[in-house]
Amino acid sequence: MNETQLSIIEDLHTQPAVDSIEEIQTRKQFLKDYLLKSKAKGYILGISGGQDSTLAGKLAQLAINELNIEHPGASYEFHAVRLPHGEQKDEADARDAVQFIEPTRTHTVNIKPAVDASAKTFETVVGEPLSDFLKGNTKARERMKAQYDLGAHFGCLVIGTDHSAEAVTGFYTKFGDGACDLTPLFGLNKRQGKQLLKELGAPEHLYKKAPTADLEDDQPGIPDEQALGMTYDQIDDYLEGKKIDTQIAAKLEERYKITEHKRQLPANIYDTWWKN
Ligand SMILES: Nc1ncnc2c1ncn2[C@@H]1O[C@H](COP(=O)(O)OP(=O)(O)OC[C@H]2O[C@@H]([n+]3cccc(C(=O)O)c3)[C@H](O)[C@@H]2O)[C@@H](O)[C@H]1O
Ligand SMILES: Nc1ncnc2c1ncn2[C@@H]1O[C@H](COP(=O)(O)OP(=O)(O)OP(=O)(O)O)[C@@H](O)[C@H]1O
Ligand SMILES: [Mg+2]
Repeated sequence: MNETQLSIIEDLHTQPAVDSIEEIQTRKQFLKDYLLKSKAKGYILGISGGQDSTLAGKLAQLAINELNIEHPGASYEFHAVRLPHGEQKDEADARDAVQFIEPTRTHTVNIKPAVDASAKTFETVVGEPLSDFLKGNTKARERMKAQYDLGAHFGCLVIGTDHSAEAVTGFYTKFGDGACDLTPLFGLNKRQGKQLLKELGAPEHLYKKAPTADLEDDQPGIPDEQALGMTYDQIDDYLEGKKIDTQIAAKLEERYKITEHKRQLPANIYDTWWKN
């Protein structure tokens, strides 16, 4: 393993193998401890029907259930938010995920009117349409806004689904799905997330489906692996310290480097990370 791989693994806290029961316990405990310390009333998270939000949502609901048993009279809540952009192609998966999580409460917010309004304003101001790619990031930021509005109203903290196989590529929208109050999945890679979902008894189709950001109107449901030009198996292997194809490793390390600004707080005059 070269120095770069070693330092990325250290930064992202990935392990070559994890024990599912132990990981579930540790992450659930983190969610419980953090909530008690924060004095918030619960958690909120967008549930897409994909792997990451199914896992983070289930862990959050389990943490909430335990807190309510351990603190008689308390009524902590987990709010699941369905956030379709108009009609969601994998709507059935989103419903299955909510059913599996059994959230305290569920809300549905169609983000399309707000996204359309932003795109229209952009076009009026700039005189050119917002590109489909940038509109995709607007969708992610609109989802973030909806979660923060609901979260603040109900006194709940916003959960993020960032994990190490996503953090390493910076494949998320800055201040969109990247914006949150805590990240209970951090340290896991994609296959370890699947491992935990299996242990939790999630429906197989929710963690065996191809991961997708599903942000672009022109390419609905485009698999992350296609957009990234590398597979999650390759990313996971790299994060587990294994040797992967040299060109893919170089591409991954380049992505890591250019997306460092997403993993840091905004730079100030005392910071030096941006000079590397
Ligand atoms: N060096 C630097 N220092 C500080 N800030 C820097 C910067 N370079 C760019 N920036 C800022 O970052 C912005 C670009 O970052 P960002 O807005 O995130 O945009 P960007 O990284 O270009 O796009 C987001 C990517 O993440 C993917 N995504 C998004 C959401 C969810 C998922 C998923 O898997 O579910 C995937 C999406 O498909 C797309 O490929 C720039 O416009 C600029 O403001
Ligand atoms: N249609 C949606 N409805 C609700 N939340 C969404 C939607 N799309 C994205 N999100 C939120 O944005 C987060 C980032 O999306 P991402 O695609 O990385 O995760 P995922 O859909 O849960 O899992 P996967 O990687 O398997 O697609 C999700 O975890 C979820 O919280
Ligand atoms: Mg997804």
